[in-house]
Parts: sequence; structure tokens; C-alpha cells
Amino acid sequence: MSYQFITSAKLPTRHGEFDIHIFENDAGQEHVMLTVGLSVAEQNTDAAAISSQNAPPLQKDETLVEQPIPLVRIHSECLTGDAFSSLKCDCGPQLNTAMQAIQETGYGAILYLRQEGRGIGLTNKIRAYALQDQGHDTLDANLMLGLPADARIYDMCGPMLAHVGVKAVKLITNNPDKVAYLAENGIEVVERVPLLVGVNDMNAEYLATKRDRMGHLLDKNINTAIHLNK
Ligand SMILES: Nc1nc2c(ncn2[C@@H]2O[C@H](COP(=O)(O)OP(=O)(O)OP(=O)(O)O)[C@@H](O)[C@H]2O)c(=O)[nH]1
Ligand SMILES: [Zn+2]
Repeated sequence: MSYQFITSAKLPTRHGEFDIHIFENDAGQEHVMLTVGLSVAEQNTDAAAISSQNAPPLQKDETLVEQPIPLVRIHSECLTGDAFSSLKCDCGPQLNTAMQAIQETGYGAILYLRQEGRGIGLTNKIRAYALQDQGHDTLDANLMLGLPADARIYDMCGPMLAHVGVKAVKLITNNPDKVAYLAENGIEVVERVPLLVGVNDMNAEYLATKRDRMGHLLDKNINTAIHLNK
């Protein structure tokens, strides 16, 4: 799949001002990157088409080593959590906390990937929620629909980060798949920054399932985190 940079503009938010960049893939699907303190890499200023296949290889030169490592969050779209303040997941608080943290460091990016419902789409996610209403957990619900537990891909991340010349990151995540994917694709993950926010009585079990059945690196005692959050 190839990805093309389309356009960018300033985006003032309640966390501070970001630059918002829009990328599109061959199928016309839009992905979004918010940046602070990062400038467009020289080779990309003509909005040239970029593809995951020909993303520039990792190069370690003197100037790069001296640059601070940007704080980066790869966030998968969650309409219910990000826009509607759903308590079923931790996505909304994770997004807001990451935006705030990146503003505070003054140097980083949010990659907002349009892979709703771990890549199964909004309608299927709500079908999975209906199964969860009957008592099934987040993983089984996907499987009962004949869908993968996690259908996401991350091949847009390399080209999006390359657009602003980023080749090494401090990654805000609890998901080891994201760390592995970046590492395998030439983006050095210098540090993993854990993000346990927005835990509540409605999503503690969901988070425990992600930890126990999906390999997420979450605290052993999620209920302790509920108290820390209050
Ligand atoms: N299919 C499905 N998707 C969900 C469910 N809850 C959240 N999501 C989606 O899961 C994605 C977020 O993934 P998470 O597993 O919460 O976290 P992650 O992005 O893998 O890991 P972190 O970087 O640690 O946040 C978003 O696309 C949500 O829409 C659910 O119960 N079923
Ligand atoms: Zn969510």
C-alpha cells in the first residue's frame, strides 16, 4: 500500500497548538498526524508520493543523534471513546493524555490511524459490543463474529514519520505489537512509555482481558490503577 501526503494546517486545541497533516492511501482512506516541534523533512516539502516500500532506510548520522527523541503515540480510531466519552475502553483518556504529554515536551506526534475497532470497523465493533453485553469478553466477541482479534496494520507509520524526518521515537503504548512493528520497519523505539489512564469500573475487566489474553503490558493490579485515577 502506498501513502501520499495531502495537506497540512495549524490546529489549535485545548492542549495547545498542533500541526495537522493528512495522508491518504491508495483506497482513499485518510490517516491523520498531529505534530509539535517537528518540521517537514526537506525531501518531502514538494508533497511527493511516499510509499511504505521505499521509505528511507534508518540512517544514524551525527546530526540525528543530537536531536531529542520525539514522544510519539500511535492511536487507533475509537469513535465511541475518542468522541463520545465511552467508559467501555480507555481510548479517550489515552488520546487526551498523550496530546497533553506531547505538548509538554514540545516535540512529538500523534498518529491517528483510521482503524476503528482494532481494524474491524465501527459496525462490527458495535456488533462485538452487543456480544459483550451478553457477557463475552472483548477478544471472544471478535472471534465469535468470525473476525480477527486484531486486524490492524501499521505500515503507514513509517511513511508518516518519514514525512517529518523521524527515525527514532519514545513510544507511548502498552501494546508490544506496535513496538515490534516499528522496530522491524526501521524505526528505533528508544523507550516505551506506558499509559494507564481512564481506568474505571466499566472497563477494568476489558483492560484485564487485554493484559491476560492479548499480551498488553498493563499493571498486574488494574484495580489499584482505578484508585490512582480517582
Ligand atoms: N473490536 C473491538 N475493538 C475495540 C474494543 N474496544 C476498543 N476497541 C478498539 O481498539 C482500538 C484501540 O486498541 P486498544 O487495544 O485499546 O489499545 P492499543 O491501541 O492496541 O494499545 P495502546 O497503545 O496501549 O493503547 C481502537 O480502534 C478501538 O476502537 C472492543 O471491545 N472490540
Ligand atoms: Zn476505545
